[in-house]
Amino acid sequence: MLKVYNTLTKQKEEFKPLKEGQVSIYVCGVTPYNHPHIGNARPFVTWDVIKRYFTHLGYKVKHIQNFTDVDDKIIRTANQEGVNWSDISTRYINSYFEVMDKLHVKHADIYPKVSQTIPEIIDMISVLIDKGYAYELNGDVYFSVEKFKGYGKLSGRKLEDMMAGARIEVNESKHNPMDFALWKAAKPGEPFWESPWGNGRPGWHIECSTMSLKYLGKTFDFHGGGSDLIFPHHENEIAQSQAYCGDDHSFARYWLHNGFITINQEKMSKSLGNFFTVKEILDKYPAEVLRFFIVSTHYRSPLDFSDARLDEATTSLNRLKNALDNLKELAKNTTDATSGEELIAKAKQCKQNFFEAMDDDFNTALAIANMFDLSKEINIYYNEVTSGKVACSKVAVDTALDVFSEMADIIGILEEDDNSADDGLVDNLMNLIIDIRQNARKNKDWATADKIRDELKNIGITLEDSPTGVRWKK
Ligand SMILES: Nc1ncnc2c1ncn2[C@@H]1O[C@H](COP(=O)(O)OP(=O)(O)OP(=O)(O)O)[C@@H](O)[C@H]1O
Ligand SMILES: [Zn+2]
Repeated sequence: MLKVYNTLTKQKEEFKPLKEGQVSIYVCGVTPYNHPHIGNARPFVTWDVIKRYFTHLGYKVKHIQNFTDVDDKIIRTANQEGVNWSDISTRYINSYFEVMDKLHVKHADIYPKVSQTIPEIIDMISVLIDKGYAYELNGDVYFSVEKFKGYGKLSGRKLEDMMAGARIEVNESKHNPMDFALWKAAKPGEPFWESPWGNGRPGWHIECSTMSLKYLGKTFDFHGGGSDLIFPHHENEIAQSQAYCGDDHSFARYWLHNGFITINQEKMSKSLGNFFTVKEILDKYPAEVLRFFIVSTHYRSPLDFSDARLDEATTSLNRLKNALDNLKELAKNTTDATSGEELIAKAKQCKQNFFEAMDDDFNTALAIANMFDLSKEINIYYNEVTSGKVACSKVAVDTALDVFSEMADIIGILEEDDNSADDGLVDNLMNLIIDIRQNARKNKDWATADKIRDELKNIGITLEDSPTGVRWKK
């Protein structure tokens, strides 16, 4: 039974899909005014694993993720650079895809943008005004939080407490200080669209209500994002969508929020300036290491970032890679021997534990622990076979390889690098180089042998002796 922690009910619940065999997901996407930092990457890597898991279980997944491509921060950046707002959003949307592709994050089905959803947003706001949930004020339109009786149910806040703590702006004539903008009248130099309330642009929250309704309907399964979005963004989305639909049960059924990536225990954020972009990190570490670092911790727990943690992730990932390499090597010379009973039993046990961990609110940390457990047994078997103690069993190797690869596929690690989509060219060249070096060694030409090893090391390739010959690793 798959259980998920629902922020709305503040407990783990059994997941029951709205439509059998299907899962619908809406994840709040980025505001593209800067290169994504590694905190921004966390929700998308998290949802990538969740999607992979559902797909693996046989569900048909529909995933919508927006781009807030019209926004104060984008407009400000555009003005600073003296370019159009859309140049900024296009540049950083491209940057988003570039780094998420490197992290092997599979694409959503649709990426709606605010600038392409204006008519639907205007329609939704009009209905909210007609129903008495929203009002116009000098070209702005506000949502009246007092009119929506469930306001605060996601974040667990009470409206009175929020009002007591609200900062009241000078000249503020909103009905309630907590009322939030659905539409903002155009200021000079800002992009705008025509509307019944004059020229302007949408507020932030309305886009997600409109887009989820457009692509997933009134009710769908999952809504996700970082936990900073619980209030006000997701609280406001609920108010808008349920007021619009007139139904308490409409909108997202399960709310999942990832914890923060922190630096020295403080949230990594653009506004605090304590961030590393994914690009910067990928200059120093392989993308797979960053992905592994993110998924090694359960998505709801905080995750403190440091170079030391990335170094640990590198070592751990290498252990898994090594086990997989060992298995692949064994797979080249199998027999119908019946050895490896322990390996088969371990593979089956680890698979069961892995799925139980994933069923428990996608506990990737525990799931991955089973990959390490299986690795140990793989290495034991590898040593037994290569030392000639037992003959290599095809059944044992195939079973372990299937289970190990299945787990790796769900977590999204140990995948072939993009540059290995070269029909084995790199492998063939490496075998040639290793051969030349072996010959040099045979001829006691140590200078050439060492030069080859050192130069390879300079480009990040290490050579390792194994009982069946020399192996290379990136
Ligand atoms: N440090 C973090 N750890 C985990 N998730 C984060 C972190 N910072 C932002 N997110 C999430 O990244 C996603 C993209 O957010 P967005 O592009 O709006 O970033 P942002 O909120 O502008 O970033 P910042 O908080 O740095 O200003 C959101 O789901 C947000 O909750
Ligand atoms: Zn949103």
